[in-house]
Amino acid sequence: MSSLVESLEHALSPPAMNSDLLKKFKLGTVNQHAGPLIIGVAGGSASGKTSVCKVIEGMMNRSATVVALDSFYHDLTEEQKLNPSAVNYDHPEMFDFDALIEVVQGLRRGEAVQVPVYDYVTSSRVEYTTVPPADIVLIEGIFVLLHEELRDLFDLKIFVDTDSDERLARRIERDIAERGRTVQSVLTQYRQTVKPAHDDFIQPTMRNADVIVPRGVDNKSALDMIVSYLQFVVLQHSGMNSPAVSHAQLPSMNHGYNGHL
Ligand SMILES: Nc1ncnc2c1ncn2[C@@H]1O[C@H](COP(=O)(O)OP(=O)(O)O)[C@@H](O)[C@H]1O
Ligand SMILES: Nc1ccn([C@@H]2O[C@H](COP(=O)(O)O)[C@@H](O)[C@H]2O)c(=O)n1
Repeated sequence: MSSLVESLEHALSPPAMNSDLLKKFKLGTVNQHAGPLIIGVAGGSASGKTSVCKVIEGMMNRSATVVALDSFYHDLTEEQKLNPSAVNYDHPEMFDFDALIEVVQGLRRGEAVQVPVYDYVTSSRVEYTTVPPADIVLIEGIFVLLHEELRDLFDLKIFVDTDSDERLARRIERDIAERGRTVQSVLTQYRQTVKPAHDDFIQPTMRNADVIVPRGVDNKSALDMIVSYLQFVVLQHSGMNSPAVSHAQLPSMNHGYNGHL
């Protein structure tokens, strides 16, 4: 135990892991409630939140599931429907946080939940899907560390920190390939709403994070440490080990992830 704490303390340079989390980790009090571990993953648009969640999901030796804040966009008003490309999708009021909180609480009780499926091309909810309960629940989205009631449900808060020029480049490629946009529409939206929202709302939530992951999935060491940490907390939580579990009992750091999605 102490060797893991020491290696985390030394390996994660400040402010990568905050001292509150390290304290809870040492005391074995990270997850005090029954049910799965709930993890919030925030970061700017196209920072790599979804990719980080998928890698963590794939590396865990427990069941894991990912729920996106984007699934909880409110329906557009009749007026907004007349010109969907002019809508500001980067404002917290665009999301139904109450519905997301209900879903998180359901998963925390170990229940299957109904989650909307969002279509970025039509900017609308197209259907619902059933998400089964899991040991690890990852909630990802640009504002998941902004909303206090939601944030308080998280056992671990992660912020994916990727340079804005890289995020813009990825967003151009992704939104043209997957979201029915043009270069011009992506650039206009970025200047008018995406960048201001990032500066005003998203970047400041980095201070609410327990762990900051620079460069997303390219940061293999950070993902290895997070997964080892989660395996440890799940073991502790499931009563398979006392808080004094030794480093030797920890799952291996080699989870077969080779740095590629
Ligand atoms: N490390 C990376 N290097 C290159 N492309 C990446 C990397 N991480 C994510 N991407 C790509 O960038 C886009 C946005 O990534 P995604 O994980 O969906 O970000 P977010 O969920 O933060 O919007 C996707 O097309 C994804 O394949
Ligand atoms: N109809 C919509 C809905 C959302 N967006 C943009 O998506 C971004 C959030 O998703 P990420 O995967 O990038 O985190 C957000 O910045 C919105 O601008 C959109 O363009 N159209």
